[in-house]
Amino acid sequence: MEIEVVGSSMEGGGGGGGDGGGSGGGTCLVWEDLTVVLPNSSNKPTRRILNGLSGFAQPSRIMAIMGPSGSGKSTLLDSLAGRLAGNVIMTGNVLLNGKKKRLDYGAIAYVTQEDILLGTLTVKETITYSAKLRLPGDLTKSQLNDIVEGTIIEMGLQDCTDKLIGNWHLRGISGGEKKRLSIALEILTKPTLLFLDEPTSGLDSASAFFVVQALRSVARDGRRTVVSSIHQPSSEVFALFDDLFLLSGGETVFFGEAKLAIEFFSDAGIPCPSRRNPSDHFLRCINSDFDRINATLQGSQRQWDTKGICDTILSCSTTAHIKGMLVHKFKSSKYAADARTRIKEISTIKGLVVDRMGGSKASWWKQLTTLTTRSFINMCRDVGYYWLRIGVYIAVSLCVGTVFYDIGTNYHAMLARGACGGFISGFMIFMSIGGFPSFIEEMKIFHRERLNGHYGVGVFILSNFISSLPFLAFMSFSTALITYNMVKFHPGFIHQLYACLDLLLSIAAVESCMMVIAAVVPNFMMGIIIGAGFIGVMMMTAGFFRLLPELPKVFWRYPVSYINYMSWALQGAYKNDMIGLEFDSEYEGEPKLPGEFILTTVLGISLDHSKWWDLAAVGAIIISYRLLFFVILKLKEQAKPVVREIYTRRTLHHLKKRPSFRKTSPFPSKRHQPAHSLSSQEGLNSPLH
Ligand SMILES: Nc1ncnc2c1ncn2[C@@H]1O[C@H](COP(=O)(O)OP(=O)(O)OP(=O)(O)O)[C@@H](O)[C@H]1O
Repeated sequence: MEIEVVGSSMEGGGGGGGDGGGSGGGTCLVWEDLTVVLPNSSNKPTRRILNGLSGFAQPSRIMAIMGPSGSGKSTLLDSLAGRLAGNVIMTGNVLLNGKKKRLDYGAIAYVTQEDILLGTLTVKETITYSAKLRLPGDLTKSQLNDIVEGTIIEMGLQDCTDKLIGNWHLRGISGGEKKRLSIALEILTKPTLLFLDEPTSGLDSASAFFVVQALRSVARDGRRTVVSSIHQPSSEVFALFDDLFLLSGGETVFFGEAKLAIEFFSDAGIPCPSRRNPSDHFLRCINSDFDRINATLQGSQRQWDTKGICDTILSCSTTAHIKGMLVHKFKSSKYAADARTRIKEISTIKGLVVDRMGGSKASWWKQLTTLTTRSFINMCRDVGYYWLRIGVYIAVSLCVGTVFYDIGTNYHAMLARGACGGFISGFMIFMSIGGFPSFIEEMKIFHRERLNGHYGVGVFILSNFISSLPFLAFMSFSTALITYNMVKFHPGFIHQLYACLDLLLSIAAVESCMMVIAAVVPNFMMGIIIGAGFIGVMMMTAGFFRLLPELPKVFWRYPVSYINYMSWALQGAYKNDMIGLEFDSEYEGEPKLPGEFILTTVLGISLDHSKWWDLAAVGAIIISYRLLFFVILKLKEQAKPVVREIYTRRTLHHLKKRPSFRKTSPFPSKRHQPAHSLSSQEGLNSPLH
């Protein structure tokens, strides 16, 4: 068995173009003996999610991958697009125009089931930014506009061009429009191969028809190869598909021209009733869930009495039996033979070239400016990203200002100043966690666009930093100026500026830290919990709750307090306020206490270095976090294919030792197995010890 592990080398956003080449400008996709296995620990059965599937997709045609829920539609699509999850292994070949090709970042246009879009942008803005990110930079404004307008018309989005997409607080476009927009974004660069995962899910029949009709036009007009999984299409929608790959339990029930499926079912003795939707009929025949439901209904005596009425194979046999029979019949059918011949032809065509099909042709600078603008507009329009926090920051600053108003320099003011500084550095910075959900939304967009090769990791990180800077500056400067002037900390412009910069860098450090957390945790709930825990630890070791020299030396003092941005920020803030001031002694008549003395004796702060070094340390920590974020994202991309390859080889080596690990292809080769072997019959959940 040949192993093809898809998804590998990274070339940030570069690459090529729309023509694809081959087959007169189109792309032929072939998959042979595709098997996807979910290996389990040795004492549990191994699951074959897909079992030796073979097929092909051709230019100007649209193929439906159909089957009951859990039959493996998405898995097949992901296998073809090189997007399989890390815990499964895939064997078999995926060929593009007769050549094995790694479908890495940017190689494939893939529309996922979930519409991942920036809700704060309008339809036209979304398409325009996407066009600027990916189309060549030398296009004139009017050329770019023509492409955008053309895509809007192609996907029938004229009516909602200037409507916002919508999010939690903005009413937006409909589900069907969102889906068409997601497709529009992928066809902008005219990819020759387009994958879609259930593009009609959640849509009414009219919207579903519109979407599939648009896809059909995309395939026809641009000689594009369109492969789409679909759940249960209406008869009108079903009629729009040229080819059909019918799956059940990970096995091929039918593959060929969609209209021939009716003939196949008829030949197999289960003809589709004349007034019935063919796709409903096919799915009724192969959906084993009906067996379970019937058994339950019979058990609870809620089923109508059908004893004696056994006039069709459907009413007399179990679905599992019918499915097994269809799988078996298909293997020896003329449809399978035709498919084998065609696969052979396509696989041996010589001289076809396949370029990268997705990716970006825009320059790095163009990508940076476009992403920065888009991100800035999103931050401006998303109330939850910064505005809400800015409001809360100002309100809390006023509270701090009134509680610690005109704090003075008497003996008790020393500790109050320390407490006030500690609160500002601690609580105010802690509130930065509030922007995490919005950032996670932006990360989702990044992942989608990155997988489709729109731009690189570095551009994303830099653009996010630049676009957030004005908000961070506004937030920290307003907070610092309000508290500074109400509390009346150390007077002077430089002191005020330092306080503003200190808070700005501290908040930027927390944001950068949250980015790192977002890169490693799978969802925002976990991110917030982990982030809150992390910031809590940073607060604890910042030198306010426990003085720095008193922290346990091993671990907490060295290294934690040294890599803690809050400890440097707090030291800087205390120095900024106290150095140069004099405080009253506890008893009248005693000499005044210099701020330096209080810093070293009461607050445990060393005066070995200036406050500016403290600020520089926070800056260095921010840069380290951003670099770490970059490294994690890059590592995840680079290491994944390597880990997958090693995992696949090791697991296969292990599985091959198991006597019952058999492979059964619907297009039997020399290694053909009997159709009713254990694995072929039981399909998806077949135990393969
Ligand atoms: N990475 C994975 N880990 C564990 N199980 C998986 C994985 N991928 C797929 N499966 C399982 O394989 C089966 C097929 O999943 P898949 O998502 O391909 O089905 P589907 O036909 O697309 O279903 P639906 O129509 O409900 O989306 C399911 O039982 C699913 O739980």
